[in-house]
Amino acid sequence: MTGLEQYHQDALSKLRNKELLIGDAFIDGVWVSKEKKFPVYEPSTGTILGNVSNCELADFQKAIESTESVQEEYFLSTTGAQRGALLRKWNDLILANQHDSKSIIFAVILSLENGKPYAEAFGEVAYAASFVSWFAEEAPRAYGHTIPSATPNTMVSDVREPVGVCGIITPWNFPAAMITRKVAPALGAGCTVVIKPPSETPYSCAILAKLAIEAGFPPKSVQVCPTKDRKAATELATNPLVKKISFTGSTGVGKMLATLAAGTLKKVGLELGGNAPLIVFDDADLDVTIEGVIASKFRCSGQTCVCANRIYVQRSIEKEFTKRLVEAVSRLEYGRGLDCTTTQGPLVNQSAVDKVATHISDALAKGAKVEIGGEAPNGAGYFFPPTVLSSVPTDALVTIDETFGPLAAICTFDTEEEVIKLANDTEFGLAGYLFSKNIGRCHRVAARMKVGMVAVNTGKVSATEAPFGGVKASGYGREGSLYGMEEYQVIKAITVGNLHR
Ligand SMILES: NC(=O)c1ccc[n+]([C@@H]2O[C@H](COP(=O)([O-])OP(=O)(O)OC[C@H]3O[C@@H](n4cnc5c(N)ncnc54)[C@H](O)[C@@H]3O)[C@@H](O)[C@H]2O)c1
Ligand SMILES: O=CCCC(=O)O
Repeated sequence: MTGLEQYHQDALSKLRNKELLIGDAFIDGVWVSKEKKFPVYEPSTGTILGNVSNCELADFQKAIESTESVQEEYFLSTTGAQRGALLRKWNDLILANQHDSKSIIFAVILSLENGKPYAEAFGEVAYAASFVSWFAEEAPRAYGHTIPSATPNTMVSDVREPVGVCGIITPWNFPAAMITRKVAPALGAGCTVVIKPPSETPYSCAILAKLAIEAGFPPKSVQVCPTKDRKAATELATNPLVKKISFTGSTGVGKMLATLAAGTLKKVGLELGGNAPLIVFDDADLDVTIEGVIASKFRCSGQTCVCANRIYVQRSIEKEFTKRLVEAVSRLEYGRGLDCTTTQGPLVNQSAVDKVATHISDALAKGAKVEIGGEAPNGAGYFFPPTVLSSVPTDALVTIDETFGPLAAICTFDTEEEVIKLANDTEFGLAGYLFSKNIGRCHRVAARMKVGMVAVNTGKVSATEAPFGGVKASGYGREGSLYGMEEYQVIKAITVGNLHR
């Protein structure tokens, strides 16, 4: 057995509950093993982790019809409090399977299929559960209003109802949390769902579905259709029984799905690509800043839509900032997700590695300098070392296009006005970061950044309670937070007249 095979064996043997590595679809309340399967690769080794059922158009249609057949009954037969209690049970089951004293289950599978370091995978399972727990609390609080009527003897009120069947399409970078951030509010509101999980990381989705059914949700309320057949998946955007489509992924696919969804006027929620600016002013606390840059830039090896993509540093502190960032980056260790020293996992596939290399060579050709990292190693797995480039010109490809990899590109600026223009000079508007000790400047610049989320003096912008979403080509709709459930609801106004006759 080669070293890689041994590693693979050891990881799989850690899966005490092998039942959680499920390669089936979940349609019409039963697990279905399709004859046609697609391979799922482990990014740490490039080897096949397993083969998963490849759903076709008829499977999507069956899943949609099946979940539609139970949606109204599910909503009418439960109160918000009861749906909240089901979510609470689901949350508890997710956390119970995150880790136990003998072995580690959900987080190991997540790390294997995505490649992220075990600590990050463990954290993601908790992050995924936090949305379930949050919406367990929100479900009983779907308040409406009573509205003073302008007509005598009349009462007006509004109530919130579920939009209906929801199509859910998510990406591979957060195989669990992107699903619960959508499915928990949908189920809490009284909707039912058909999920098309990412084909790179379908196993976490299957675990979540299994645990949701174990928690007591009606078996047909959650359906899972893994597929490599993108055309079949677009059924979620065109089928008239689907009333809402919620998508997280690239801007191009999001636009295409929104266009298709317009045919049946579905509600649409889009969490799309980013190109986050991170601004460091000369009065910033550099310890806080470096910690923030590492957290923002290198989370999930740079593969999050909110990762800092362009780092703008005020000219007078560029040298000191670069020195300190290089020191911090030199302490990161890239390697296989389940190796205990790893802080940076592999990228998702070879084309992700190639994209980082392209951004580096473009920046170098335009005058940038490699401070650390810079070249992909040979060997198995899709690795790229954490890299810092300095003197990156503001027209380099990396400032225009989201790298989605571990490349910190440092550009310099002189004035506040100049950097606000640079930060906003992008079609995207998801997250933005700024570091400064001047409170007036923090508020002033935050107000002018054209993004959906601003982080000030921290690299952490994502939290269950904070509205997550973008503006411009980064999409629309908000997830998590007090707004997340209304994305899955419609408002019905009820007017009762002639009260005194
Ligand atoms: N805003 C956010 O919350 C957020 C979160 C994560 C990722 N992203 C963005 O996602 C991108 C990276 O993820 P990706 O490469 O998986 O994106 P992607 O758009 O290729 O894929 C996302 C999902 O859509 C599916 N898909 C792809 N083409 C489809 C089609 N024609 N019809 C139906 N489904 C289709 C994929 O299988 C996957 O499940 C980045 O741009 C990143 O910024 C955004
Ligand atoms: O990739 C983007 C979403 C991850 C997050 O919630 O921060």
